[in-house]
Amino acid sequence: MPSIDVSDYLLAGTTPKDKKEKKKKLKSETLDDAADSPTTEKKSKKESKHKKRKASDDEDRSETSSEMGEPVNVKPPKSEEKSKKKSKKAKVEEPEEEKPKEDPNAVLKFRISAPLRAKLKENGIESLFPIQAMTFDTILDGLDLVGRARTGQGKTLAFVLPVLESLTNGPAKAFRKTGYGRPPTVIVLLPTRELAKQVFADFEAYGGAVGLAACCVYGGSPYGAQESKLRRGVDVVIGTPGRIKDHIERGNIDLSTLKVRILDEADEMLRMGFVDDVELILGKVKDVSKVQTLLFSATLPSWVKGISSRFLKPDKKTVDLVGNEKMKASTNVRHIVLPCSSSARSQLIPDIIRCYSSGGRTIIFTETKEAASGLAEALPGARALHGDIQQGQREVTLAGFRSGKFLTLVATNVAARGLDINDVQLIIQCEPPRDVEDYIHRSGRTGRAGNSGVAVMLYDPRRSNFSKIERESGVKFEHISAPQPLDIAKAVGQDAAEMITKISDSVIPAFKSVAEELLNTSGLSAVDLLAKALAKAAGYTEIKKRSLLSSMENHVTVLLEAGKPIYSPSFAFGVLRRFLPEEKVESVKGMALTADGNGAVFDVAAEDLDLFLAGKCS
Ligand SMILES: Nc1ncnc2c1ncn2[C@@H]1O[C@H](COP(=O)(O)OP(=O)(O)OP(=O)(O)O)[C@@H](O)[C@H]1O
Repeated sequence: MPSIDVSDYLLAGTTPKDKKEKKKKLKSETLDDAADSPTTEKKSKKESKHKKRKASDDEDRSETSSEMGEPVNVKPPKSEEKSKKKSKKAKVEEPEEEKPKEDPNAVLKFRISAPLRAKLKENGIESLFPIQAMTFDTILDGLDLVGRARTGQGKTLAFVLPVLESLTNGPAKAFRKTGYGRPPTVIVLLPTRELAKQVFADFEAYGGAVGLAACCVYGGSPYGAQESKLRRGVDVVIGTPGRIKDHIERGNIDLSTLKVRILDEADEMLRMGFVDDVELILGKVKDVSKVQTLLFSATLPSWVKGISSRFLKPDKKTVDLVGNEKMKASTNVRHIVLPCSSSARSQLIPDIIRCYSSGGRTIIFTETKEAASGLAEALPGARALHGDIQQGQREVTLAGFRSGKFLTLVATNVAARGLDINDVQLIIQCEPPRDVEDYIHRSGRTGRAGNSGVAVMLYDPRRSNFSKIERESGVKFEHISAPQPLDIAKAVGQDAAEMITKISDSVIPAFKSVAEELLNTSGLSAVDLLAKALAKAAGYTEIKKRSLLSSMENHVTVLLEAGKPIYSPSFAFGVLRRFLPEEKVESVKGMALTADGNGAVFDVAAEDLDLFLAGKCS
């Protein structure tokens, strides 16, 4: 970082340092900064892209908490107990070393019937994730349960599988109505429409395999189709609280024979102000002792724990795979923070995507709907998703993102919870969110089901503060400076060079004469001309500098060294006014004091740098 030593101004009688020396300093520090930038990571990320880490790696370090009820006794599933007894015999017959390693969570070890097993196999699932394995028996046996595991650890199937088993072979079977017009036996409440649709898809796929019907109801879509499906009769209703309440009030949903109720992302639902709707829906059940209630989330703030005791029975079980562990966010995600002023966001984000998305999908979170729309317009190929967009369009957008029609989604918190989208490699949060829960859920849209991912949070060094998020989430953020366009260009230049070597020789005759003409007339060497051609092929027509402080293009971060305390930014501005014209002082951006209080950092336009470095000598 270039620096201006103004101690001479503050300590009378000292001589100004040599101007050239500062320029040298500027050069070397710019290079050092560039070395910090993450271009090399592109490769290593690509290499590790498909490497899966076992979810159990994380869960091994987890604990079962008794904060919210009696902790579940982590015993092997019932069928496994039997198989253990059997395996004693097998031990005698087989030498130890030849025995294949047993997977304690293999699907076969649980009371999962053949059609569901086949469906799981079809979806590539041979083994249950820890939260699924640890809650399966409790749920299938009909007990109330609070389940918590980090994002992307399979909480949905943790309730879908045992509940379906309970309806077809377990305790809920006896109470389940059958035939046309049957009322639902299971109700699932979720905070967002997108999430309701996603959970419905699981109930439909797995429930369909065992002959059960599910229906999804949410706001923003017509009542008609939902009503006729409900009237025909369903076993499971999945939806958002507002629309479910409406259907109850219209007489379309009868909860008199309800056996299981599930609150997914319970804290968000209650935080969003659905608490009255949720209470009304849950209150429709006359004899709560006969109903099983399940509550799941990756985050369970203490106030939710309080409310949960109103909905769940006193003998509820709790399986908490996060517990008192410091790290509450996904451990499969690389958590990064990067300084960036709001005006530099749209310039910087494409480079962050180039560096960290490994060619996969990116979700960008903004705090407001307007910011989401604005950013989606500014970023090529991006689409917006937020609550002011019509439901039909929301569905089209999400389907397009899921299917890979476009790779960048700019969203508000509507996409923060639960959404499970394949190959989301990168999450960008435009500023630190207000609540730690938001950070955990947003960053958890990547690094799912054992895959790895990157979450970058931008912050304005003058305005935003992420220490609360860091403290409460337990995340130790990696601090990086903005990727420099020069480094990114070098990396993509390699790709362009590789691309060119693969081009067929058949193109040469067509372009040779114009190439020769260019070489003879341009005044540039063959290497320089080729470099320009490569730049164009890689999409570059110029390369700008980016400041470290606010990530602004064509700006440079400067350090003002006073040699004694600078008490406030206005003091620093006062120092600058002593040797710079007013309009240049006004153009300074992001003035902030250094940690030791003896200096200040700020951004200046690259073209003014010499003026700033020279100004004090004039
Ligand atoms: N046993 C399993 N084996 C392999 N993949 C699984 C298994 N269980 C779930 N998955 C996959 O893991 C992904 C994440 O699951 P899910 O969406 O249920 O996570 P979650 O814990 O609810 O996350 P969030 O807290 O973000 O809502 C899904 O793609 C799901 O299909």
